[in-house]
Amino acid sequence: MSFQINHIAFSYENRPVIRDISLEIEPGYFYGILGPNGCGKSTTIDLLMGHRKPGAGTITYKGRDLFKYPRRELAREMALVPQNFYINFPFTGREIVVMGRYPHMPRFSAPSAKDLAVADTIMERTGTAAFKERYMTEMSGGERQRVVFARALVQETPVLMLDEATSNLDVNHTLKLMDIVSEDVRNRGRTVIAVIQDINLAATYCDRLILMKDGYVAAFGKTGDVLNTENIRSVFGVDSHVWFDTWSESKKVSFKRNNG
Ligand SMILES: Nc1ncnc2c1ncn2[C@@H]1O[C@H](COP(=O)(O)OP(=O)(O)OP(=O)(O)O)[C@@H](O)[C@H]1O
Repeated sequence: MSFQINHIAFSYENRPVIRDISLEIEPGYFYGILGPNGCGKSTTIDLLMGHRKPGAGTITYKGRDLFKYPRRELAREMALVPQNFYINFPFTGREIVVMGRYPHMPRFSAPSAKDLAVADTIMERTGTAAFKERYMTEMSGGERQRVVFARALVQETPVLMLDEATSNLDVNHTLKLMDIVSEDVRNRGRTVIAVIQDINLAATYCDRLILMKDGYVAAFGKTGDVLNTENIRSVFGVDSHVWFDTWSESKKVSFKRNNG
């Protein structure tokens, strides 16, 4: 088991945001978290990353209390592509990507030849090599997001968490990065937990879906089982048509305008 989440709850000051969530996350699957704005998706990711501590309940990772892991050890286990990444210091793309190797480097030492080689390989693989010498402050939003994605990949962690990590990307770059990630799930047993707003993108890549609403898990299971008109209506409050598309070999969801 990767994560065992047992009746967790979390509040920002007095406002409950995560009410009661229990889940088991198995290694080697691509999990998608879907749900309306403000339902607690990013907070759940923060809790799983150990960035915030639940007010009630427990989270264990690989059988051990998540909060007993030293930070550096945890950084070798899980990487995050955050929803927002602000930086005003003029680091180059390569410097940012190499930062992903810090958890593997002895303290206060420079990156080794291996660290630089891993960074360069992943920059090639993710199509970000063109940004090696470019300052982050001089990149477009999508270019920055791709570099931050590459930084998380060079961390070479068993678990990768994506918080709307392709929200600024065009369809080509979205598919390229999602293909890389899902290849790692298939071939290297990586576990991916991704907050995704685009239901069809989630349907294309995720093995399992966690549908959240108001701080609860409304539905959890195999994508093919969870993705249906009833669940989409109950979580998002909209009508949809859901079918299996043989071309993409995945379920698809379509919506129609309500004022026509
Ligand atoms: N640092 C914070 N302090 C106080 N309240 C917060 C904080 N971060 C988030 N919240 C609130 O907690 C709730 C859940 O936020 P969260 O970011 O987890 O939602 P989300 O499902 O990821 O939303 P979105 O789809 O809009 O990104 C929201 O109502 C939000 O306003």
